[in-house]
Amino acid sequence: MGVGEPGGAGGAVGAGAGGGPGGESTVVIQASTVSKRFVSYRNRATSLKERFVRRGGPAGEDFWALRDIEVTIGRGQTVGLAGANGSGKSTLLKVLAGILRPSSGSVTVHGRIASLLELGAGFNGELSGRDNVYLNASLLGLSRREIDRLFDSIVDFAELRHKIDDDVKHYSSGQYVRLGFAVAVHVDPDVLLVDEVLAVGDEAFQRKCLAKIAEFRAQGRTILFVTHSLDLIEQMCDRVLVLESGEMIFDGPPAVGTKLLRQKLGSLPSDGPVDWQYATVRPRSVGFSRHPDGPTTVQFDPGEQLVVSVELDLGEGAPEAVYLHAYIVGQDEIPIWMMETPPGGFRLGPGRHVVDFAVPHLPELLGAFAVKVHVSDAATGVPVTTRRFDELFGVSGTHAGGLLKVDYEARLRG
Ligand SMILES: Nc1ncnc2c1ncn2[C@@H]1O[C@H](COP(=O)(O)OP(=O)(O)OP(=O)(O)O)[C@@H](O)[C@H]1O
Repeated sequence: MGVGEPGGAGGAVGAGAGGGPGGESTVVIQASTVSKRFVSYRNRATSLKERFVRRGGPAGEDFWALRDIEVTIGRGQTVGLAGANGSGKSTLLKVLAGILRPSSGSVTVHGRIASLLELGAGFNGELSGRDNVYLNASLLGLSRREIDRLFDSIVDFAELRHKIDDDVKHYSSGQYVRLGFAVAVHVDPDVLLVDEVLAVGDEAFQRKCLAKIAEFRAQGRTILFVTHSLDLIEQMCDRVLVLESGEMIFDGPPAVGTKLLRQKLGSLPSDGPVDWQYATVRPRSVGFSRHPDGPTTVQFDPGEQLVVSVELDLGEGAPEAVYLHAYIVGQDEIPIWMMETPPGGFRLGPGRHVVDFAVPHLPELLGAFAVKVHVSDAATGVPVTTRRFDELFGVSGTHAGGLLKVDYEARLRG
């Protein structure tokens, strides 16, 4: 076990946001404690008699398709989203695309996002292919003039010139996907979200799509795609997120994540514990105290020292130096302040480490607070993982009608 020493005795108490590697400018998608609940009507009454007997009973059961998803995606990353059928991949993509609202949590996207989600999403079957190109591209933020300029290229990419004036409802599923993909890649997106729709296209079109994705990747755009092809994830992705029953069980290198999923799906023998054990960096726990070696404390007074200790597990393949942001968040996840490691991060080898953030004098503050930790590769700024801990600490400042007590004067002018 090693102890990551923050710079100087006082600890890494940073000021200002996003100053170092891994700062805000590299983040294009940020999902915080995202959950999505559906109402499941599995036991819905099917006959009039049943409906009568069940009258007044629950209308449906809550079903969590996503639970507490924390993910930070950096600019230029190609991320695969994998998991068994029904694990929540499409739901997550729709929430990130803004098509579904999360039941709780928040999603922030920086830049233009183009999505190619399930068949049927985005196109109006009663309109022609031509009208749908205009409709779709304008929804993605293009002006009519821009669409006029791109129109031929979109139609050529889709290879649908002979069908472009037919109603989309008469398209085959492959033709539909061709047009959708052609529009999505022509709107100059910063972020491209692609569901497992490529499988619908024929082999030639799949090759064309994959070449386009590779081109986007080379241009440093961000791509998030759902696929059941674990080989494709290994070939194309920098990172894989694995979902299981709505929870993210892995976020890390493709070779490791796909191995985990193959074990889960039974196509590889399991050789030991799975899940987070495989993640290269896992924020494991957080603790609060008045001194780095002091006992755990949960209640503080203003003016006292607060030490936030973040325990991290690093596996093989973890970045050579890791950079941490620790956000102290209040009610409704409002960030109160942020602390970060010194520029260059900490060099930590495989094993368990503790990073202490020491706040020498707590401000006059009132309430209960939690900690959210982002870890990124200090060399590249690429986000590695994020975790929001449930543990709380309290600060019993004077109640001044708000979170903070500040000095002020009330004066009448004139
Ligand atoms: N609108 C909805 N209402 C109720 N349940 C839903 C809805 N959409 C999805 N679900 C359920 O949420 C769960 C996750 O679905 P989702 O489509 O995200 O899974 P997936 O991982 O993409 O699956 P697949 O690999 O089969 O495409 C499933 O159990 C699904 O039945």
